[in-house]
This record gives sequence, structure tokens and C-alpha cells, in this order.
Amino acid sequence: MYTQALNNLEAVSDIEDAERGAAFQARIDNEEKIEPNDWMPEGYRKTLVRQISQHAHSEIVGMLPEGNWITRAPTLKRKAALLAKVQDEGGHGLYLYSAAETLGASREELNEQLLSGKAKYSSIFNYPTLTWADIGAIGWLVDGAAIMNQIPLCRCSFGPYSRAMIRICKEESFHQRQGYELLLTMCRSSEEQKEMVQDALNRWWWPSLMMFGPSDKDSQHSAQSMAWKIKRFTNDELRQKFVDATVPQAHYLGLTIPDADLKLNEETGHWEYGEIDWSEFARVLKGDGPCNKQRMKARQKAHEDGAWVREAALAYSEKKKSRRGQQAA
Ligand SMILES: CC(C)(COP(=O)(O)OP(=O)(O)OC[C@H]1O[C@@H](n2cnc3c(N)ncnc32)[C@H](O)[C@@H]1OP(=O)(O)O)[C@@H](O)C(=O)NCCC(=O)NCCSC(=O)Cc1ccccc1
Ligand SMILES: NC(=O)C1=CN([C@@H]2O[C@H](COP(=O)(O)OP(=O)(O)OC[C@H]3O[C@@H](n4cnc5c(N)ncnc54)[C@H](OP(=O)(O)O)[C@@H]3O)[C@@H](O)[C@H]2O)C=CC1
Repeated sequence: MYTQALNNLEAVSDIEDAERGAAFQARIDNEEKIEPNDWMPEGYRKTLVRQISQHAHSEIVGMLPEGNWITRAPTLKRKAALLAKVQDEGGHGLYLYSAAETLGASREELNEQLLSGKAKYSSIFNYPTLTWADIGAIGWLVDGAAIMNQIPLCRCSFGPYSRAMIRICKEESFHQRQGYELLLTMCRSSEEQKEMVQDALNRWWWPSLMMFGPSDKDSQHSAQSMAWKIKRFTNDELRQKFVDATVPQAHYLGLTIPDADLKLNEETGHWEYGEIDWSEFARVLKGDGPCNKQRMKARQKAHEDGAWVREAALAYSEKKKSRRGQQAA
């Protein structure tokens, strides 16, 4: 009898969940924004925490390859732009952690996942910045790919993420343009500088295409994320948009895209590109890219070096709390 009652209760709760799930999907289909206190399926919450936190970690780790060049920027103007860009990236990380916090994920927990190597961040930040041209290539290609992926996220169904993305995209647009202008200046300066730019393009092109994630047939999360309108385009659709926008920009710089199979399909108007080396992508995701270990070490050191700030802030807040308690007594 007891088991029967339990089964009945479970059946009622299954029906309620199915009804709530259908009402939730109807809101999504109707282009309504979902806000933190609204009911949402657990899978929707988990998907968002996963994507938003990986995005936040990418911004934070993404400060490292460029931070490497702040002290070596060739002019005051370039140094000021690079400093502002790296600061923007720190800011993006913070808005994104705040958006994840609205879903009940604490910043400490997310940070711990990054530092322990449990959480992913974008594969692109595991490549080294060898010359000044790499700074331009990051702006042009990495921010160019990031903005292509992020403009549709401004229309994501989850309110706090979509609103954070509006400001982030405005800043990314500036980042992309500063990178392209930097490379244009180098390409118009001397043959030697143009060669440096070509070398940077050769090294950053394929990793930039990998930023969009696995091909659609291998993307585990795309179908559900598209149904929930977290993602508005598939990985391959965005990759193609990026290639179509970027190839003419490379030609304008007088550069060659390092892909012997690249060709314009006159009928579709799309640039068809060669096979991506997915084994390299898998290696970088597993922690075996050129700079994975260096990046993790740098983040862990920054966290350890900041321990005294966290301790001081905690002690200060305890002191304030106990003073308030004494005054109230
Ligand atoms: C498109 C995708 C990245 C992946 O689609 P999903 O539907 O989520 O997954 P899918 O099923 O297709 O993949 C299966 C698994 O593979 C993982 N994975 C896939 N690709 C990558 C990758 N490239 N790197 C590492 N991991 C990758 C994926 O997480 C999943 O793993 P999981 O199952 O969780 O263990 C999506 O999460 C997204 O749009 N995120 C928001 C944007 C964002 O995070 N942008 C970051 C750059 S911000 C920036 O650059 C700004 C800047 C510029 C310059 C300087 C400094 C800063
Ligand atoms: N917005 C909407 O409501 C809808 C949009 N869509 C589709 O979504 C896609 C995005 O459209 P939309 O939201 O209008 O955004 P846009 O493509 O017009 O881009 C918005 C902003 O991002 C900047 N930007 C975009 N790409 C780059 C780049 N490669 N480098 C630097 N800056 C860039 C633009 O800068 P700048 O202006 O300086 O060029 C602009 O400020 C389109 O395919 C559109 O058809 C579909 C349905 C609805």
C-alpha cells in the first residue's frame, strides 16, 4: 500500500513536471525572456551554468596571451589600447560570473572548477603569442570569431545572459577593429612586418575556426540549446559566417589564408574551406595544447597571490559585523 501511494505521488509529480515543461517551452517559443526566479527545467539551468561559466573562464584566461605584450607594445597609443582591451576582458568575465550567480552557482565554486582543471575554457587561449603581429591577429580573428558567436547570444532566452552580452559585444566590436587596424598598419609598413602578419595568420587561422566548437554532427549540446534558444545558430553555421566575413578582409590586407582547399562557391556565395584537424582540437581540450599547463599555472599563482586580499576583505567584513552587533546591544 505504501509503495502504491509512493508510485501515485511520483506519477502526479511527473504530470506536473511535464505540464510545467510544456508551459516553459511555450514561453521560449513565444520569445519571452526567462528570469532567474522563474521556474526552469534543471537541464536548462545546468546548460546555462556550463556555457556561461566556460565563457567567463575564457575571458579570464584570455587575458593572459595578450597581457604578455602590454609591457612590449611598440607605442603609447598601442599600449593604451591593449591595456583597455585586457581590462575589458576582465570586466566581461565578471559580468558573466554574475549572470551565472543568478542561477545559483557561486563564484567560489566556479573559480574552484577552473583552478582544479575541471572546467573548460576556450581552446584558443592555449596558443602562444610569439610576436607583436599575434596581438593584431587575436583582435582580428579571435575577437572576430567571438563576436560572430556572441551577437546571437544577445537574443539568448535567459535574460541576465542576453543583457550582459549587449555590452560585451559593443566592446568586442572595438577589439576586432583595433586588431584589424593594427595589422593594416603593419602590412602597409615593410615587407618584413607583412611577413610577420602572414606568419601570425598561418598560426591563428585554424585554431580560430575551432573556437566555434565541434562540427554539428559531433556537437552534443546544440540541438537542445537551439530548442531552448540559448544558441540561435549551430556551430557550423557560425563558422561559415566567420569564414565568409574574414576571407575578403585577409585579401584586403594582401594575405593568404593557409588553406589550399579554400574556394569561393559562386552558386552559394560561400567560401568553402578544408578539413579542420579535429585531433588537434581534442588534444587541446584534453589539456595537451601548447600552453595549457602555463595558463593553468598562471591562474593558480594569481589566486594564491590574491589570498591576502581575500583574507583582509573577510576580516574587515567580520570586524564591521561585530561593531554593528556591539552598537545594537
Ligand atoms: C559554441 C560553444 C563554445 C560550444 O557549444 P556547446 O553547445 O556549449 O557545446 P558543443 O556540444 O558544441 O561542444 C561539446 C563540448 O566541447 C566544448 N567546446 C566546444 N568548443 C570548444 C572550444 N572552442 N574550446 C573549449 N571547449 C569547447 C563544449 O564546451 C562542450 O564541453 P562540455 O560538454 O561542456 O564538457 C558554446 O558553448 C558557446 O557559444 N559559448 C559562449 C561563447 C564562449 O564561450 N566563447 C569563448 C570565447 S570568449 C572570447 O574569445 C573573448 C576574448 C577574445 C579575445 C581575447 C580574450 C577574450
Ligand atoms: N537582431 C535581431 O533581432 C535579429 C537578428 N537576426 C540575425 O542575427 C544575425 C546578427 O544580426 P544583428 O543582431 O543585427 O547584429 P549585426 O550583425 O548587425 O552586428 C551587431 C553589432 O556587432 C558588430 N559586429 C558584428 N560582426 C562584427 C565583426 N565581425 N567585427 C566587428 N564587429 C562586428 C557590429 O558593428 P558595426 O555596426 O560597427 O558593424 C554591430 O555593432 C544576422 O544574421 C541577423 O540576420 C535574426 C533575427 C532577429
